[in-house]
Amino acid sequence: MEKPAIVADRVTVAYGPTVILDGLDLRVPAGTAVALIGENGSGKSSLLRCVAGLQQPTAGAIRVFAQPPGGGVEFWRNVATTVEAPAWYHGLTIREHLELVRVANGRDPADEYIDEVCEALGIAFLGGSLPSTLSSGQRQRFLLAAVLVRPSRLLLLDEPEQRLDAPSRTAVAARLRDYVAAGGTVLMASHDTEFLDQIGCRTIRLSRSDR
Ligand SMILES: Nc1ncnc2c1ncn2[C@@H]1O[C@H](COP(=O)(O)OP(=O)(O)OP(=O)(O)O)[C@@H](O)[C@H]1O
Repeated sequence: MEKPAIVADRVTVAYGPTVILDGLDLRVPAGTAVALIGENGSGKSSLLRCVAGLQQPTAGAIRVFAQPPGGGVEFWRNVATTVEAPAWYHGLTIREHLELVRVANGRDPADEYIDEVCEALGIAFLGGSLPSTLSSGQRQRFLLAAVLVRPSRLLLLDEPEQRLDAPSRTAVAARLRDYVAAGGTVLMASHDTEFLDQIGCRTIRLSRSDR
């Protein structure tokens, strides 16, 4: 059987007296894509934040590649996420940001991988632009490119389809499908079933335990 990339055991998330997730169990096998779906406020982002180690569950345990999440550099060597959007360096172009990510992860920025990702996401023409000048959909594609040019084994994505037009959604779905086909694991939150069908995701529906 596939080794699990993510294991959540009886995870509870509460904000004050309000219980959002109540004893949730989750297994995400390595090399698969799983989408958290459900109404606004059902706890998708909260669960993603817990899996990323950016928030502690109120109760229960989470393991990512058999380790507690968020625990340091080693964790982030394997995991790339859009759960918390990074701030950009104002003076650097799109291309320079992506090169920075590539270099920081020990890769050659001239190895054409950046070009390939930018072509696939339709942002190659924006290489010389500054992040502050992008439209919201372009910024979303840039954010996804910054995640994809990082070598990783697990992507944690919060509504990656948000603000994308139909061709861009299809391009992002194809890229995520390729990522999984190459052995990567994806856990995401989404409201777009067509997008999830394009990726071939298993879906898990969350519903607020206080409703
Ligand atoms: N830091 C916080 N403090 C208090 N309540 C919070 C906090 N973060 C989230 N919540 C509440 O927890 C509930 C779940 O929020 P969450 O963002 O996890 O839901 P979601 O399923 O991702 O929603 P959406 O589909 O709108 O993105 C919401 O009612 C939200 O208001």
